[in-house]
Amino acid sequence: MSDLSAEMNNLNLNGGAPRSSYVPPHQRNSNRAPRQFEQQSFQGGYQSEGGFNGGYQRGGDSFRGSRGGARGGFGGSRGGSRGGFGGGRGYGPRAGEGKWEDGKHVPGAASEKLELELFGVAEDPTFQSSGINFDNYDDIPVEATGDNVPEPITAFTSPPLEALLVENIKLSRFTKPTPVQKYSVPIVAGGRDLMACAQTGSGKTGGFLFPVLSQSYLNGPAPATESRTAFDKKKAFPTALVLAPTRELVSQIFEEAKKFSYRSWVRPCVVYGGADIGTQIRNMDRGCDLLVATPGRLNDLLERGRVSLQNIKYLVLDEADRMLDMGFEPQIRSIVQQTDMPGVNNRQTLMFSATFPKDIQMLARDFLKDYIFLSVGRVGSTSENITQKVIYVEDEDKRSTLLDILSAADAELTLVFVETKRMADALSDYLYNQGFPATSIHGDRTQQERERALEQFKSGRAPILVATAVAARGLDIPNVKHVVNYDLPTDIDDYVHRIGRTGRAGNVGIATAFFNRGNKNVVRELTDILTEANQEIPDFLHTISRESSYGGGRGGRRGGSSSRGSQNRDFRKQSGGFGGSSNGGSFGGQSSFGGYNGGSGSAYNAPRASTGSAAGYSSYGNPSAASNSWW
Ligand SMILES: Nc1ncnc2c1ncn2[C@@H]1O[C@H](COP(=O)(O)OP(=O)(O)OP(=O)(O)O)[C@@H](O)[C@H]1O
Repeated sequence: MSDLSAEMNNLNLNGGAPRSSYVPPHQRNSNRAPRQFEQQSFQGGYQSEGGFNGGYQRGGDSFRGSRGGARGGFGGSRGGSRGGFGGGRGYGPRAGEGKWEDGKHVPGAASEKLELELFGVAEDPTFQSSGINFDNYDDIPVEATGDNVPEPITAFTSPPLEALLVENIKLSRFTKPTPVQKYSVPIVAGGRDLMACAQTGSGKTGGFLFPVLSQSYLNGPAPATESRTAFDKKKAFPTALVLAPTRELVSQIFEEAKKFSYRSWVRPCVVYGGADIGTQIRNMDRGCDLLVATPGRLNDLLERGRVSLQNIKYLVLDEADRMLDMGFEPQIRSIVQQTDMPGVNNRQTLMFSATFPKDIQMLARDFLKDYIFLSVGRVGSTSENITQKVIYVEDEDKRSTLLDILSAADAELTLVFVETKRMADALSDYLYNQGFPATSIHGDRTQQERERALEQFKSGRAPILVATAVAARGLDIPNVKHVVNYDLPTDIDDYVHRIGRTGRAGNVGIATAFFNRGNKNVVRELTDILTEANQEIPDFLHTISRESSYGGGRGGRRGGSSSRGSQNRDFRKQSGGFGGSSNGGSFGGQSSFGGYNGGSGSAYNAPRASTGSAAGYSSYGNPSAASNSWW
């Protein structure tokens, strides 16, 4: 197995000035036979059985075992203080489910089958395992500002975490908390609100799930209000609500929530647009304590009277800035400010992202109270686990250069980002015709096609995925070794999220960006990012950056590097401020980007037999977000 980094260096892609008549090595050695692979699986027209909901239904079936009884009726005995209406109508507890009874958490019995399904086995490559640089997260400086910041936890122990949660964390093979998790647990336990920024792949999902679930297990659901009507029996009354921008992301959070709520009284549910709402409602009818939702679909369910937010104790906004970018602000404001959700003083609100532009900080003013602002590393910075390379490539040379890169690599998972749906199709067709097993994901593909594409990619049957921004945020796909920004985005935050699909959970990865003068608008911010992450900065970036400072050329949302610098602070500090605390050691300790240890053997071999249903990814986006229709 080759070291991709070394192979890339051998390509000498940055050797000197931009060339217009570039003849790539793979064409110079033209005797090379095209790579062989079975075509059937990779291209076009995937027809998976069952689709996305089917996937969850199948997964869910095993929860619906035959333990019978206790949870029947309106609320039944499972409800405890919840009592009365809402959740769990007519269904008994299922395997792996617990209950809240007489003011106590009663975990359900363990199920070997479920544990295998949820947590896999240690060596399973479809589960993300922490990498060699996991311990380096401890070296990242953490800044926590706000009044009375509590001390972080140092280990997953009970107390302070609830015992069942600690067991589930162990089953997930998480040995110690990441920085964001260390802080979020006591912050939420102390009843505080939180705005948290931490690098991609550093465990933000656990950062909100762990404290919310732990507190829920300790304190139970909100007491049912007396005033419920018969009509309310049709409604779900979740205790926790997680809003996230994309279907893929809510699905992924739901999968994580299923793991950590195993055997507990908390039943997670997921709702998102583009899938059958009837199925989602029926699923919620079986119990819905932690609801993970895209804003558009949740609004729909609220309007239909199928969800009440009056019991919400915890509101989480994940990838909050992206939700605003996608035009979700009216829906989010409607959900938070115009429904029966408790007001800001009667719930806890948590916001998470790897980037936090100013507009989202302003939203925080309306949604959060006396919150703690937590930044792990510099806000918007990239992980040092990602080796970033920027190479100068004219548009007409991009294809050849990409072929070089792919030729140099073994069958490692490579994610190639382009700006438009049309380009995603054109490039994946091109790669396919050149003998590379590529597929694509973008907003014009059907839900089944997108689901299938992700499944093919994750399983390694199509190890090259050409993607638009649909795949930029939050997706946690194990073993993505290389992210290529074939087209650089115009917003540098998007670059940060895109490359964050590799180098996750302490694993290492490579990100290569194709840069030319058409990308002048991000040159300064890109240079800042490379500098912050101790990456090599090619000379042409300096040159073009200098040119840009004469002739303008600044762009991107932040309008250049100066505003980038200002966003790593809690904006409240600028207008007065408070003490806060600062912890952490030296940033930029040693990062070793070890060799890649992926599978052996030749690249792009024939696909293996299908492994069945997809992991549960689906289509993307908010139909109302017309501004992003090129995705
Ligand atoms: N304490 C931990 N120990 C080991 N692995 C962990 C731990 N916490 C999270 N992980 C794993 O790290 C990976 C990345 O976590 P997660 O998806 O929550 O990152 P993130 O910070 O939300 O990233 P992004 O900004 O891209 O959304 C996941 O596969 C997760 O299972």
